[in-house]
Amino acid sequence: MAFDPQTAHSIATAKVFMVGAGGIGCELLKNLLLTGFRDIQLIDLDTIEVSNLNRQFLFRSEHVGKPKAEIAAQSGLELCPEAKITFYHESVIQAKFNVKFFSQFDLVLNALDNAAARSHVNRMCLAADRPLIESGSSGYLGNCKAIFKGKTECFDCQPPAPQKTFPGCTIRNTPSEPIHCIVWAKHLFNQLFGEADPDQDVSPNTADPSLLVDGQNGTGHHNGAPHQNGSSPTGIASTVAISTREQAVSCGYNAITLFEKLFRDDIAYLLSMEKLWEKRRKPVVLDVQAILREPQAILQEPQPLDSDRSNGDGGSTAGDHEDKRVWGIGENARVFIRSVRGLKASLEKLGNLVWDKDDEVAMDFVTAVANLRSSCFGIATLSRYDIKQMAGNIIAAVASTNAIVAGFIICNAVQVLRGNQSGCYNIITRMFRDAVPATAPKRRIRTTGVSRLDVPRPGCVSCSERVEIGIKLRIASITVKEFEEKVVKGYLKMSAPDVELDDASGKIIISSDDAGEGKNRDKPLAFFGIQDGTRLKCEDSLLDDYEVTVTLHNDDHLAEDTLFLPLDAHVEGELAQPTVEPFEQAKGIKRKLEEEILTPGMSGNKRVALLASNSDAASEPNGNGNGLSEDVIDMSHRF
Ligand SMILES: Nc1ncnc2c1ncn2[C@@H]1O[C@H](COP(=O)(O)OP(=O)(O)OP(=O)(O)O)[C@@H](O)[C@H]1O
Ligand SMILES: [Zn+2]
Repeated sequence: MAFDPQTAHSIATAKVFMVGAGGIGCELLKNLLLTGFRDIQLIDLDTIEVSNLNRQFLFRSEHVGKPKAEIAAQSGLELCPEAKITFYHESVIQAKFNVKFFSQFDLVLNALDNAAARSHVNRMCLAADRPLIESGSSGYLGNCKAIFKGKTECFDCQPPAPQKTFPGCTIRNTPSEPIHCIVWAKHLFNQLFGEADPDQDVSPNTADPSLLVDGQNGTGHHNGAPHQNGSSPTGIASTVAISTREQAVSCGYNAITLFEKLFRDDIAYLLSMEKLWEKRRKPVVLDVQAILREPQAILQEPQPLDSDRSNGDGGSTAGDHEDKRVWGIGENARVFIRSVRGLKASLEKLGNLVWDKDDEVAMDFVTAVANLRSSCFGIATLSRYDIKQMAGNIIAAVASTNAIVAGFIICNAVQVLRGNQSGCYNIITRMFRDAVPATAPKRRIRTTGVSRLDVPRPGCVSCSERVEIGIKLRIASITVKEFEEKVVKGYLKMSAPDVELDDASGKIIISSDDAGEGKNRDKPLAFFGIQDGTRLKCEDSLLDDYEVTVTLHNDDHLAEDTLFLPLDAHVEGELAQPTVEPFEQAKGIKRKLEEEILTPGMSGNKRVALLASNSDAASEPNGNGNGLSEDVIDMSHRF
C-alpha cells in the first residue's frame, strides 16, 4: 500500500540474495518480507547459539544448535507463507556460488560479520555486475551503503581500519595496564602452542630505546643492559637468547619450569636492565612454590569448568557469575599449570593451535598468564570475563543498531529496484553526547547521518578496470607463503589463488589445488628464479575472470617491519573522505529542529514523532521521493 504500483511490482518480483542470518540478517529478513519481497535466497554457515537469542528474534531456545539459515527461512515462512525462501547452510566463499549463481539475482544484501566474506561477496557482485548493499554494526555504530560496479565506491576501496597496537617495548619490558599483559599473554600462547610470529616475541627486549645512553644501542655495556647470553646481576642465567618455544620443548612443557622462566627468571632479567626502572616502579619476581604453598591458594581452587559458561554476550548463568570473580594469585598459578598441561596435550594431538576466545582452556591460559604478569608489575588483575572481552575485542551487539541498519538496507534496496541510484545513500548511525542545550544534563543521542555514495577509488584492486599493479618487496627473503597470505590473499583479496610466472614457462608458484599445503612454501620467491621486474599472473579460481598481473620490484631498503608496498599505495590521510561529514551535518540539522520546531516541554515520544515526520516533509521539495532529504536527514531520537 505504501508504494506506487510499479515499485510494488518490482519488489514483489525481485530475486534477492541475503548473505548472513545473524543480528542484522534476522531484522533484514523480517523487513524484506514486510516490505513485500517474495523471492529470497539466504545463506549462513553457522548454527544458533544461546547468546544469539537476545537479538536474533527469528530463533527461539528450542532452535539452539540448529542451522541459522534453515530456522530463519522457517520463521520467515511462518510470517509470510506465500513467500519463496531458499536457504543454504554453508559458507558463501565456495566455488559453487560462482559468478553465474550471483548473476541470477536482482540484488545482493550483505548482513555479515567479517571482512573476508564481505570482500568476497563484493568481488562476486562486481564480477556479476549486480548491485550489492553492504552493511555492518559494532555496538552503537552502524553502517549501510549501496555498491554499483564502476559507479560507486566498493567494499575494498577503503582499506580496513588499522587494529590498535602497542609498542613492542611496552608489551615485552614495561607493561603498565592490564591490556598490555593480555596482549603479552596472547603472544605467549602463539609462541608456545601456535604458529610463532617473530613480531610477537615475549622475551625481554634488550633493544628497548629507554636503555639508550649517549646514543648507543641497547646491547652494549654502557647502558645497563646485560649481554644477551650473559648472566644478570641477580646471578640467574639469562634465557632470552633461546626462543621461548625451544625452551618449552626442551623442558617438555613442564608447567612449573615454564612458570619459573616467565615470572621469575625473565622478570629478574628485566630488573637487571636498571635504566628501565629509574623512573618506573620495579616489577617483582614470583615464587611459584611459595604461592602454591599458601593455604588460600588451595581454598580458592577455581570451580570446575562447566559447559554452560556464558560466551560473553548471553544471559547470566552460574558459570557467568564465576567468570566475573577476580581470582587470587594462587588460583591464577593453578589455572596456569592446568591449562599448560591441557594445551600441551592438544598440541601433541592436533599440531599448532590457533588462539580462540571461545576455547575454554586457551582462555584460561590467557587469563592466568595476564594476571600473573600483572601481579609482577603491580597492575590490577581482572576477572576471566573482563579479560575475555578485552582479549577477544568483544563489543556488545546492540539490537537497536541492527534494527536501524536493516531498515536502511530496505531504503537503499527499494531505490535500487526503482533504478534510482542517486537515491541510494551511505548511512551511518551512532550515539554521541548531546550538547544542546548546553544547560541541560548531558544525554546520549542516537544520530543517523546520510551522505552521498562516493565514487570508486582509482587503483582499487577490486573495482578498478586496471588489472596491472606493481609491488615493492625483498625478493630474496619474502617466502611463497608470505606472498600468498599477505599479498595475494590479504592485499589482492583472492580467496583461492592461482599464481604463475607471466612468461613462456608459465611456472606455477601457488596453486589453489594445494589449499595452502604445497611444498616449497617456505622458500623465498628468488628460489623460483623470480627477480627484479618479474611479472606474476594471479587469478582467483573462485572468480571466472578476475586476473591481476603483478610486477615485482625488488627493494632491499623497505622498512624492517614492511613486508611489501604496493606502488599505488595511498598515503594515510589521503583517503577519499565522505562528501559530507555525516555527523556534523546531522548535528546541525538536529540543532535547527530543536531551535525552530520543537515546542519546549514536549514529551520524549512526541519529539521522536515530530523529528521523524519533519524528516519526511523535508524530502518533499527535493523530490527524490524516498523519504530522505537531498543530502542529509536527521533521524535522531532520545533515549
Ligand atoms: N562466509 C560466510 N558465509 C555465510 N555466512 C557467514 C559467513 N561469514 C559469516 N557468516 C554469518 O554472518 C552472520 C553475521 O551475524 P552476526 O554479526 O550477528 O554474528 P553472530 O555470530 O550471530 O553474532 P555474535 O558474533 O555477536 O555472537 C553470522 O550468522 C555468520 O554465521
Ligand atoms: Zn573498489
